[in-house]
Amino acid sequence: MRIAFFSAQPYEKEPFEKVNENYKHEIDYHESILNKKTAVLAEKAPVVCVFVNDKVDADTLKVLAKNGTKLIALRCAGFNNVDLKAAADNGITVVRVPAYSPYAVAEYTIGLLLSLNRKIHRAYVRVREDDFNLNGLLGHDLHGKTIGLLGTGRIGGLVAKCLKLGFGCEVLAHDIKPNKELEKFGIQFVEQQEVLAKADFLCLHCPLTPDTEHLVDEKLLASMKKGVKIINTSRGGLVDTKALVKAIESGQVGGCAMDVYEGERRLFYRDLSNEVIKDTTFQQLANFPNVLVTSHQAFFTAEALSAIAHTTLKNVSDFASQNNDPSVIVKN
Ligand SMILES: NC(=O)c1ccc[n+]([C@@H]2O[C@H](COP(=O)([O-])OP(=O)(O)OC[C@H]3O[C@@H](n4cnc5c(N)ncnc54)[C@H](O)[C@@H]3O)[C@@H](O)[C@H]2O)c1
Repeated sequence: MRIAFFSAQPYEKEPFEKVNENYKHEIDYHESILNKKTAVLAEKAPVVCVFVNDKVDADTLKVLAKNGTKLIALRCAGFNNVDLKAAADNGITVVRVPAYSPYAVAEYTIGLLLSLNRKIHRAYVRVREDDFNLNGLLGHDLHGKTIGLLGTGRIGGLVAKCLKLGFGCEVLAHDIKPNKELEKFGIQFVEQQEVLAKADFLCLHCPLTPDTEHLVDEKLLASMKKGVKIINTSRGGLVDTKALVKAIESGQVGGCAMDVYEGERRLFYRDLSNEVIKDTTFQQLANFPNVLVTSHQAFFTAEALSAIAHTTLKNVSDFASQNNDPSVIVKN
């Protein structure tokens, strides 16, 4: 099938072309992000392939439907950027890659947590500048600390086991559908309030939905232990960034590591190093010494890219033969 592939990055072409040798789809790679203005690029493509920051809202879907698009193939797990009702109203099916490598994201989460705690990112910069002093780099043992997790699905479950079994942390988790298997490893499921009250570090692993948007707001932050550190590798919209900035200024939050940001669509995956970034909330956040921000890269391993290409192209072929596995179809 003909696929209009939006937000294409150079590192995606190779794995997709390799896997496509088996599927023989016709892929048109477009660097542009998908939105209502760029949707015309998909003209006559029955399939539109999108990533996390493409804007698949009602206006975009209307243009796509008019041009003959029948399938939105997300090459990611999250689908918060797609208006599912508008897709259904326009007769467009939506499929995704529910799991490609939870290890990629879980391992990256641990990396961010370790770096934030021991300030490895700051030490790296200092040594490059021949500054070998340790003032300001003091960390804490993770052993015995309490880690709070919101969401214990594929990724959160791996993070929980790693921190409990590998580092000897106390892990307190909350999930609307607790994964009781994790209790075998000593991970305790408690109410969200208890997680918040006791956590030294809070890791976010629940999806972004209307229920979880700005879950981490001023009130939630105020209910946490003073000096708590927050790690978010899920979706930026889970956190009210303005409230987080205030909480860092006041010392209520002792630092954060963010792989995602609610306004990332305007920033991430582009080289803006010669531009003045006009998002002052982001600038404020990223410039605090106790904050580490990366550009939505937790998924970014060779294994994950290959798995994403396999599932995405299989989803397209299965759609052509009306044979999609129900687990990949996203419904309202
Ligand atoms: N940074 C990245 O590169 C990257 C890559 C992949 C996935 N992600 C994000 O990670 C998230 C988690 O992925 P996953 O594969 O573990 O998903 P998953 O569906 O396996 O697990 C999500 C868990 O969150 C729980 N949950 C839902 N609402 C909740 C709430 N209000 N409070 C507590 N728990 C709640 C669900 O019951 C489920 O157990 C995805 O939604 C996606 O947004 C980020």
